[in-house]
Formats: sequence, C-alpha cells, structure tokens
Amino acid sequence: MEGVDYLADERKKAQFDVDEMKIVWAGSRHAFEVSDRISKLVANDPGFSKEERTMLPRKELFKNTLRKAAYAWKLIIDLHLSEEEAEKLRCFIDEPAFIDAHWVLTSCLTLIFAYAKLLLWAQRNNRKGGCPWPTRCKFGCYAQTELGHGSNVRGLETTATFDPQTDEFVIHSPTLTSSKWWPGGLGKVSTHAVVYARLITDGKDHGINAFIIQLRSLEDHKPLPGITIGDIGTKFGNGAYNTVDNGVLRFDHVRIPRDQMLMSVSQVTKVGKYVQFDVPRQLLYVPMVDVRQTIVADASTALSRAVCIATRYSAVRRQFGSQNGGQEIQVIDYKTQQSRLFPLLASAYAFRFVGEWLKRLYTDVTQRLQAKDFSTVPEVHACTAGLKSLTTTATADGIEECRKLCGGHGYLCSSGLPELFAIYVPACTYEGDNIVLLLQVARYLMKTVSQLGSRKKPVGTIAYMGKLEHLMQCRFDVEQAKDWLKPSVILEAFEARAARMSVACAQNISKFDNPEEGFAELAADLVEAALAHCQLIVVSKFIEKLQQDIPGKGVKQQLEVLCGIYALFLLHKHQGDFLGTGYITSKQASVANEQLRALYSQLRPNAISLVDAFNYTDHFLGSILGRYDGNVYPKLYEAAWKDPLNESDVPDGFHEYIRPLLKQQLLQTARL
Ligand SMILES: CCCCCCCC/C=C\CCCCCCCC(=O)SCCNC(=O)CCNC(=O)[C@H](O)C(C)(C)COP(=O)(O)OP(=O)(O)OC[C@H]1O[C@@H](n2cnc3c(N)ncnc32)[C@H](O)[C@@H]1OP(=O)(O)O
Ligand SMILES: Cc1cc2nc3c(=O)[nH]c(=O)nc-3n(C[C@H](O)[C@H](O)[C@H](O)COP(=O)(O)OP(=O)(O)OC[C@H]3O[C@@H](n4cnc5c(N)ncnc54)[C@H](O)[C@@H]3O)c2cc1C
Repeated sequence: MEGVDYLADERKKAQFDVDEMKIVWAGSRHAFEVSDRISKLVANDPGFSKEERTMLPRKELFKNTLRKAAYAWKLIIDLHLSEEEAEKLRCFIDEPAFIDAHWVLTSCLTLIFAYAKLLLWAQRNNRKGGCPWPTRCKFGCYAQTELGHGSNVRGLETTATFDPQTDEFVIHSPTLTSSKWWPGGLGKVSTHAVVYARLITDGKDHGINAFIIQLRSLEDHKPLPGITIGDIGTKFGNGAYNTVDNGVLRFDHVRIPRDQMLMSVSQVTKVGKYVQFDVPRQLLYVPMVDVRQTIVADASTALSRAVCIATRYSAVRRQFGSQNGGQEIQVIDYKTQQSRLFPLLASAYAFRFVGEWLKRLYTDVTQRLQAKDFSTVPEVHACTAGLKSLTTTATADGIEECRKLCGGHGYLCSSGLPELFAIYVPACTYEGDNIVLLLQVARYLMKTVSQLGSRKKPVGTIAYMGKLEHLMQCRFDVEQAKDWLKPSVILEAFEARAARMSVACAQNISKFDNPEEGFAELAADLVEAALAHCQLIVVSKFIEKLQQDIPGKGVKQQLEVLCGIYALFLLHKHQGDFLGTGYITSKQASVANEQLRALYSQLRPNAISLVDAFNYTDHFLGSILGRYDGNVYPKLYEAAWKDPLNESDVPDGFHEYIRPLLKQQLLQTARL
C-alpha cells in the first residue's frame, strides 16, 4: 500500500482478529495462502491490467482477452501452477473468457470437463480406445441452448439420426429455432462442443442425448463442412461479458462416428438398437448440478466485492451534519445506509458458508454416483437449483444496491460496480432461469409433503418436514429482543414458516382435480414457498458453521452478529410470511426489528475490518471507490482525465456539428 491510509481510524476500531477472519473467509489457512499469493501475482503483473476494459471496442476487447488467456496459460506452465493455483489465477484475472471452458477441459476444473466427466461416467463400459473429448491443443464449449428453447431442455430440436449403413450419426438443425444459441466460447474459439440433440433411430425419437462434435479445423480454424458458426452479438454493459464469444451454431447433415455419443444413460449399438441403461434418465442433467454448485460458491465472491467497495466508500464519503466547521457525518453512520448495507455484508458471509457446505454435499453425491447410488440426486438437484436461484438473485440485486449506496460516483465505470453488475446479472439466467429453478424446488417440496404419511422419512435439508405436526402448531412464546439471538429460536421460526407455506400450497393444489393444473395456477405461491425453504437452508448452514470451533479473538462473536443480521433481516423483509403463517405476532416482529437495529450498531465499528477480511487486492476490486487506502477523490479526479474524450479540449465532430449550430445561434441572436 502506498501513501496515506484514509481508513486507518476505521481499522483501529476492529474488535476482532482480522487475520484469523481472513482464514475463515478463505476456508482454511492453506486456501488463504494460495489466494493471497496468486491474487498478488495477478495484481502486480501489468499483463493483467483491467483499466481500459470498459473503453475498448468489442473486437479489441476480445483480442485482449485472447492475449490474457494465452499469457495466463503460459504462466501456468512456466510456474508449474497446480490445479488449485490455476483456478485461483482464473478467478483473480477477473475476466470472463472462452478460456474458462478450456481450463475446465484440461485441468479438471472447467465447465466442459465438469459436464463431460459425468457424461462419460458410464461410457467406459461401451467404448474402447481414447476419449474423443479434446484434451490438448483444442477448445471446447457446451452447446445445449437453442434460439427457440433454453429452459425447456426436452423441447430442443437439433436431431442426431443414426445411420446403421455407415455407423454414424447425422447431426442436423431442421429449423431456424433449432440453431444453437448462447454457448460461451462457441462463437470464435471452440474447436469442439458437447452438443445436446434428439436421438433418432429407425424413425423413433428417444429424446435428448449428448454428443461430442468437432466444429472447426485444427489447421486453419475454419468451420468444418456443413457447420455454420458465429458470435451472437454485443451484450449488456461496457466490457463486461463481451469478452466472451457466446455463439450461434447450425448443422447441415453433419456426420460423426457412433462412439461420439456420450452414452451415460443409454446406448446405440452398431445395428442401431437403442438400449436404455438401468440408471435414472436424470443423470443426463447431473452436469448442470455441477456448474450450479460452482455458481453458488462464486456468488459470495461477487457480492463481497460489491459490499467491500460500498462499505469502504461509505466510510470515506461524508454528507451533512457539520458542526462548528467540523467534518460532516460519514454516510456509513446513517441508519438507513446501515440497514441497506449490513444485510448485504451478512449475506456475503452467509453465501460463503452455504457454498462450502454445498460443495461437500456435491462431492458426496459424485462419490455415490460412482457406487451407483442415486438416492440423493433429487435432494442435491433441489439444493443446487434453489441455492443457485437464491444466491444469484440476491447477489445481482445486492450489487445494484451497492451502486446506489455509492450515490452518483457509483454510476461511474471507475467505481467498478457497473461492470461487476453487467458481468454478474446473467447468472440469474444462465445455468437455469431462477424462477424455473425455484419451481423445481417447489416440485420437490410438494412431493415431500405428499409422501409424509408413507414410510419414507424425510432426511437432509428436508428433515424438518418430519416434525410437521409440531411445526404446524408451535407458537413463538418469548417477548424480549435478545431472545431473537438464540439459534434454536431463529431456526424454529424459519422451519415453521417454510413448512407452513409448503403445506398451504399442497392443500390448495389438492383442491384441483388435476394436480398439474393446480401447480400451474399456484406457481407464484410455490416460488415463495421454495424461497422460504432455501432461506432456511442458508440460515441453518450459517448456524451450523457457528457450532464449529472458530479460533481468533472476537471472530466467532462477529460471525454471530452477522448470522443474526442475516436471519433477522430476512424475517423483517418477509414479515408477511411469518405473520401470515401465524408463527409470530406483530409485537414479536417489532421486537425482532429492535434486535436487528442493535446488531447493526454492534457491527458498525467492525464494518471496514469485516470487508478487509475478504483480502481483495485493489486490482481485483477494480474500483476507485473501494481502494484499500480510501484515497478516493484525488484518484477519481485523475481517472477522469484518462477518458479518451479528454484527449483533446476540442472534441472530434466540433467543426461538423457544434460549430455550425453555434454560428446559427449567433446569427439568430444578432437578428434579435
Ligand atoms: C464458462 C466457463 C465456466 C467455468 C467454470 C465454472 C465456473 C462457473 C461460474 C461462473 C461461470 C458460468 C458461465 C455460464 C455457463 C452457462 C452455461 C449454461 O447456461 S448451459 C445451459 C443450462 N440450461 C439449463 O439450465 C436449462 C434449465 N432447464 C432444466 O434444467 C430442465 O429442463 C428442467 C429442470 C427445467 C426440467 O424440465 P422438465 O419438467 O421438462 O423436466 P424432465 O426432463 O421431464 O425431468 C424432470 C425430472 O428430472 C429431475 N431433474 C431435473 N433437472 C435435474 C438435474 N439437474 N439433476 C437431477 N435431476 C433433475 C426433476 O426433479 C424431475 O424429477 P421427477 O420426475 O420429479 O422425479
Ligand atoms: C451469459 C449467458 C451465457 C450462457 N451460456 C450458455 C452456454 O454456455 N451453453 C448453453 O447451452 N446455454 C448457455 N446460456 C443459455 C442459458 O442457459 C439460457 O438462456 C437459460 O437456461 C434460460 O433459458 P431461456 O433463455 O430459454 O429463457 P426462457 O425460458 O425463454 O425464459 C423467459 C421467461 O420465461 C419464464 N419461464 C420459462 N419457463 C417457465 C415456466 N415453466 N414457468 C414459469 N416461467 C417460465 C422465465 O422465468 C423467464 O422470465 C447462456 C445464457 C447467458 C445469458
């Protein structure tokens, strides 16, 4: 750090050991050390500068991303980086790129490999020789979505028709709407793709299956015969996701060998016989579970960045209240600022811990899959779908709230917030639209409720439904604000609310003759019930985290404050649910709010140190408002002069467009 630390006084107020909190945030001492080392490596390397990103035209921007990707790849090899270090490098370079897919591919970390490894899981049984999936000197992408269909995977139109004469599949795009549309890395870079298409043998449609298809020549990079590919166009925001070549792809009767079908759930034999394996068909969807859990883990990173910027700037920014010529009030001291900012800070920590937990749950399911145990797939699907939806919606909204919390300056690209928002907001859509995903959770909840009478006992995140009788009747019976700090009280409140909302939906659905009709009619209520269930998971995983041994002076106490804020903020925001289901009275809700305000006051002196614990470099934050040293105004002023518009005092176009107008005005004035 250079120069004066304008936030030094704030840092002195901390009531906890910040270095120990950094380790809690990173997940372990080892994870902290790797992150710390790699983030500094990136920050100190001018090859990874992001300064001009929002000012570059698309073509230059894209080429610059290619350069960074190649440079990063060279570093990985030259420095012998491990998979873990390479993944951190990807994260701290902080530029969405085709390379993300490439990394997954070659280092077991990237998206495509995540998909391919699961799909290939059963393929070993029917395939001898090498895997067709590219491993070296090739790039891959995941081509599922089409122009006409994204959410409705069963509605995809691309066909893969088996030709037993040649032992090949013929891949075809029969309509305009069957064009693959959106895959990242497809438009300009990928040489191969995992393509989802309808499998047809002997005139019979067997539904969606996955195929590995080479798209471009490995010699001159041109599309192979019968293949049309391009970029789908500029996306929302300057810089932002425009570093990625999301693409369009069409096939005109392209032939591929039979063994390039990923035969995880079914197989086509040489004579064209379709064989369905004794595994659930949903296995085809499990790869989406993989990426969704990664997205949950990433949400806390995006939200914490925005919160770090808004918190530091809120301590630097002063408005009103100057007395006797003294300083004005720091905006962070306004209760309204606290009530908007601190729940987001608490959410960042909450999402961190639920992300860690979800990773463990996912690792468990992958191990079970290897052992052909499919019993936990529905729960993991519901958890990843629901938490992906909850965390990405809250993070996208949270980034935008942080922009507003920074007032006018938050709207400048140099605040880092507009680009962060533009890059992040599609997370609410990709890998499953958030509403569509919550409806999946709702289906799981309705199924659970309908099976309650049977011998099947609810377990895992749905175990609370096992005590439904109690949860439907219990009442919150304490009156003091501090009672709201007891984990058992908070947990029961969230369990009772979630259970009652699910049961109410199930009862309303049962009034319809056709349950599907009931489900469709009550979809909006079902989404709310699903959200209540997901919020319960986040709250309960935060509480579980606090039951662990957490070393470091005051660290656990700070986490307790954050957990209380997260839970009570949700309770306040969704008061209608808690009151409507009859678990609490309006007096108790107002007492909870009193407690929430007290927690904000407890958090206030620690706010800056709690965001310091994220250990982000100024490079990663990419924000003048969020600078570690708080030296905001001189740097904002300096940055303005770097804008291309300020290269000359007289702008291009002056002589053509401004001068004639000025002259005209002068003439008119003269006539008057
Ligand atoms: C790029 C590099 C990344 C680098 C590394 C990673 C870092 C990541 C971080 C950040 C960068 C991310 C970059 C962006 C990446 C974006 C990629 C994409 O967007 S790829 C497209 C995704 N497309 C969707 O997600 C479609 C959404 N639609 C669906 O998932 C399904 O179609 C769905 C769920 C809506 C089903 O619809 P139905 O009703 O037609 O379903 P039926 O096919 O009949 O199956 C229903 C049964 O299957 C189960 N099911 C559904 N989905 C499941 C799943 N995923 N797993 C297990 N079971 C599932 C259900 O529970 C149900 O089960 P029962 O019948 O009730 O027992
Ligand atoms: C940046 C980005 C990257 C992407 N990368 C890839 C990629 O690499 N590979 C790939 O294959 N795809 C990719 N996608 C596509 C992405 O997965 C889809 O856009 C996503 O699954 C949503 O599908 P959709 O576009 O069809 O939305 P739609 O389903 O058309 O959604 C439109 C609206 O309809 C609503 N809706 C839809 N169905 C229902 C329902 N049943 N009930 C209630 N409401 C409903 C939605 O909530 C939404 O409001 C990417 C998308 C983006 C934005």
